[in-house]
Amino acid sequence: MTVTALPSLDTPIAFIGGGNMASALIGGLLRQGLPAAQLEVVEPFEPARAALAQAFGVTAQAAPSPALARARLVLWAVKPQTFAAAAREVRTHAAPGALHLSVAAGITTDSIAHWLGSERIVRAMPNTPALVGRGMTGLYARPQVDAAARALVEQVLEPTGQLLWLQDEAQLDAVTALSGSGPAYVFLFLEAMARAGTEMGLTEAQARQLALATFQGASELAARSGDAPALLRQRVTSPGGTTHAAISHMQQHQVPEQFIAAMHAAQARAQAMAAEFGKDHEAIP
Ligand SMILES: NC(=O)C1=CN([C@@H]2O[C@H](COP(=O)(O)OP(=O)(O)OC[C@H]3O[C@@H](n4cnc5c(N)ncnc54)[C@H](O)[C@@H]3O)[C@@H](O)[C@H]2O)C=CC1
Ligand SMILES: O=C(O)[C@@H]1CCC=N1
Repeated sequence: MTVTALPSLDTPIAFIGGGNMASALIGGLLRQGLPAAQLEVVEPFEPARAALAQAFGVTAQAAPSPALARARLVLWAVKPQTFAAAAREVRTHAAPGALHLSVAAGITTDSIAHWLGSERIVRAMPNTPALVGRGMTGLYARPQVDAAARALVEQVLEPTGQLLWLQDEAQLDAVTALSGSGPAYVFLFLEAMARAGTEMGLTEAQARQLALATFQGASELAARSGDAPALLRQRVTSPGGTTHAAISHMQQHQVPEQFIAAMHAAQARAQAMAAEFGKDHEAIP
């Protein structure tokens, strides 16, 4: 969906977990003009707290404190396997009317509602290009989340890139497999292309530049052109030429089929994590 320009953000926000994804989101918020003093970050791992202080001048706390109660939005950026324990620590400190926004893969809003005793929950699946404002985030809101709360979520996530609201929570597992994990697939291709380049006589710097520029250029062409990727691919592929040799090799070795199977494995893992780390596995007594 298209997000319209919003006024500058001045809302107390708490982050539970201050690792990779929290850093990507905090960077976006500060760029948008949120004063660092409006952020509360709970992060038990000292090196992660030091990294936040160094990167953003943000002072994180080792454990939740009563200061969390001033947050209108509590953003959950812990690993799926630590969500239940973190919820147990945090829930007595958060304001009863706070909006909860989770980015944890595979943790359902049913589990979060059970652990927190709140229905004001939005689940998001961002990706790491959020760090440079080019992220892609899928979003799902519990029915009890009103339009004002959704607007707050959009305001917080808009500086990180594009947003897509979903009506069906189960689709978030597909989003996880596609755009959530997707940057890792692109990096794997970049590694392979650059390695092949050096094997064929280029320097590492040359191969890296060529691979990166090719990804950026091809992505931009696909985004701007109205043509389907299959047609764009055909235009590169001269009969009997070099691209034909490469694509034929990939097809003979079922690279497209294997790639699709790999994404199904990612979706299946997200679904399995819901059972493995969700409320039926670990309930708050
Ligand atoms: N890294 C990625 O590309 C993406 C990650 N996610 C999700 O974001 C979440 C966080 O992932 P990352 O940032 O990559 O992991 P991370 O390991 O970098 O960050 C998690 C942080 O939570 C902290 N933590 C552990 N227990 C805690 C507690 N009780 N209270 C507060 N903080 C606690 C850890 O010390 C750690 O720094 C995960 O649930 C993941 O599924 C979602 C989309 C993309
Ligand atoms: O690998 C993971 O589980 C997380 C979710 C999407 C990207 N990283």
